[in-house]
Amino acid sequence: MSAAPRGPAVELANLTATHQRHPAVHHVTARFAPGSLAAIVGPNGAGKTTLLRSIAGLHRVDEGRVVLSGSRARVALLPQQSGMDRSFPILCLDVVLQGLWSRLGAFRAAGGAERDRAQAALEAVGLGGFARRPVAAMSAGQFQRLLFARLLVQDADLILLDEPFNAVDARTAADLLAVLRRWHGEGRTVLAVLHDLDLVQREFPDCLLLAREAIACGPTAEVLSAANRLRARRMAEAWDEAAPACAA
Ligand SMILES: Nc1ncnc2c1ncn2[C@@H]1O[C@H](COP(=O)(O)OP(=O)(O)OP(=O)(O)O)[C@@H](O)[C@H]1O
Repeated sequence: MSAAPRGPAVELANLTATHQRHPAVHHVTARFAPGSLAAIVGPNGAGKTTLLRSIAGLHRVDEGRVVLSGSRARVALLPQQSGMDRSFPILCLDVVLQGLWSRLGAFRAAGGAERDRAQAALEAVGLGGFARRPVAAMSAGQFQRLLFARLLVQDADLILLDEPFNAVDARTAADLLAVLRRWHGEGRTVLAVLHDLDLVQREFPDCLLLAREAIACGPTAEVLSAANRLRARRMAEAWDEAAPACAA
């Protein structure tokens, strides 16, 4: 990393988050240093999305805390594509402009400067000619590029990505990975939920292995040891949907 970190440290202190009182994330304690490029990995149902949404402040924390050093840190979240409605009649440029909403406020329309910025973000992700195109006419990979353009204009210090390379081809994945590397080079803190462990080992210096509880957090090579992976798998296999609600 070249720049001094501008992203916050992210501390998870004994964090528990539930769905209908069943713990999806259970007493997790972990820390990501300022400017980290870190992956959050674990089996299906391990609590990764719930954890990411808790860090973003979008899912209620039942116990423990999420602490971001630098209380004014701007946070941006790339949600999982599968959870998004793409049939809404909206143009690509307007989706990118949504990223400026917190600066514009609810009642101020985007001006020329904001539109130029949104257009530049579209160009940065290879969608320069798409500004007036309806979102419904985009492929999954193009839509993911569009969501990255919206993240770009948000200019966040902490960037949270939920399966950013899902359903995209190798070229799109490589282009979007280059954006992540750029954010990391700018000293932002980047946390990404991922399933591709080869990619994680190649590109992400730090890692949290989750199986509802934190199995390990730290340098990727250590976290993804065979013993830790086996433990995560066993804990996932032992998952009991009928287990009693968390008393925490
Ligand atoms: N809206 C919901 N209502 C009830 N339970 C939920 C809800 N969302 C998730 N869960 C449960 O919480 C647990 C963790 O889910 P979560 O989506 O956080 O896991 P994940 O690690 O992101 O999974 P995946 O890798 O499959 O995307 C799972 O057991 C899931 O069934």
